[in-house]
Amino acid sequence: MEDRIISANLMMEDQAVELSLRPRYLSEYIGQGQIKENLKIYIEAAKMRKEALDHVLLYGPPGLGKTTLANIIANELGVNLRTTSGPAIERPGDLAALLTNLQEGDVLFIDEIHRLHRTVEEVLYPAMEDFALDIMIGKGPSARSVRLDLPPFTLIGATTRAGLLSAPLRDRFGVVSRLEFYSVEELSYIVSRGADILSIEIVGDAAEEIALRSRGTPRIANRLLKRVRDFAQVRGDGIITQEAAVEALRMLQVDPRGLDQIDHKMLRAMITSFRGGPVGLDTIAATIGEESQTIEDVYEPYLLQIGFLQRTPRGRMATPAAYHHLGLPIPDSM
Ligand SMILES: Nc1ncnc2c1ncn2[C@@H]1O[C@H](COP(=O)(O)OP(=O)(O)OP(=O)(O)O)[C@@H](O)[C@H]1O
Repeated sequence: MEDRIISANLMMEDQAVELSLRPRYLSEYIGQGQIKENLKIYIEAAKMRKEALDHVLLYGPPGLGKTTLANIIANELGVNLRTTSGPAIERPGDLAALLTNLQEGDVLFIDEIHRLHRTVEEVLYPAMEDFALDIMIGKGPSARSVRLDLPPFTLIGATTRAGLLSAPLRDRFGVVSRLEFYSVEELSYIVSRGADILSIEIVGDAAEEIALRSRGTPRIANRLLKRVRDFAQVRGDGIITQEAAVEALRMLQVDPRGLDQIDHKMLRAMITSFRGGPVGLDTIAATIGEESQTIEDVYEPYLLQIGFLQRTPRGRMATPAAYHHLGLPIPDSM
């Protein structure tokens, strides 16, 4: 499946821009007010007590700023950040190597933590709970376990779905925070801030126009800003006016609510072929040629959030708001 411009997943084209736009301190991190407020207190308290911050689990759809927040936490604590991901840690020994290289108070960030192998996860339990590593020495009847002390550290885990985590792992996080989609106002601010950093001239209405179509997601807002800039440069004088933004986004086939052709195809198929549903996720996936998992983690959360889709035990349903958006007549039965 070709990359969709409204995908919240990281793309090659995002990487350079994301590095320059990534906020470094809590004060620069826009939105997520409650999480920020809590973290500020926990970080302050940990610093006063000269202890490692409690382990933190961040969950929510991709592109909302989990990695950014992990970086900020390490910065605010004034400690090193080591970054890895669930699938990258293949054997228990890989994790043991990471853990024994940490310095006191450091942050270990594990992205996609729900994808850790079971055997690796088991190494994590005593590490998180007692800052200890249990190592098996020898084989067979003479095998014995030796306990190694680790420096106190903070584990930050990120996942798109907390429900996929095993209960023993989830229970070992002292702080569990769910990241929410951003409001249009917050995204407008993120777009304006990004334009400022990248020296792009943009008028306020244009920033809002981009924000409206960014699916509540900063990563998409930054990507759209960059693409709209290209249009403004080639077609006009480089200044992003509202007209320029609307025209560019029309050409990029991102509609006023941030839906692309594939969202349209999916909703239309649900409405015309399945009378609005309920229809199973796998059927939807087959219809539009996406993986079920990708729809569930990346595309569907936003459609649920804006009330275009509903989840029922028998499958997904298109709502009257979706019919309305596509300009289709709403059946009397709804
Ligand atoms: N609160 C925020 N304020 C300003 N910019 C933000 C904020 N959150 C995220 N961003 C921007 O969005 C980009 C993507 O964020 P980030 O990489 O942290 O997402 P993520 O949730 O970790 O996603 P993934 O797990 O898919 O990597 C960042 O590089 C940054 O530029």
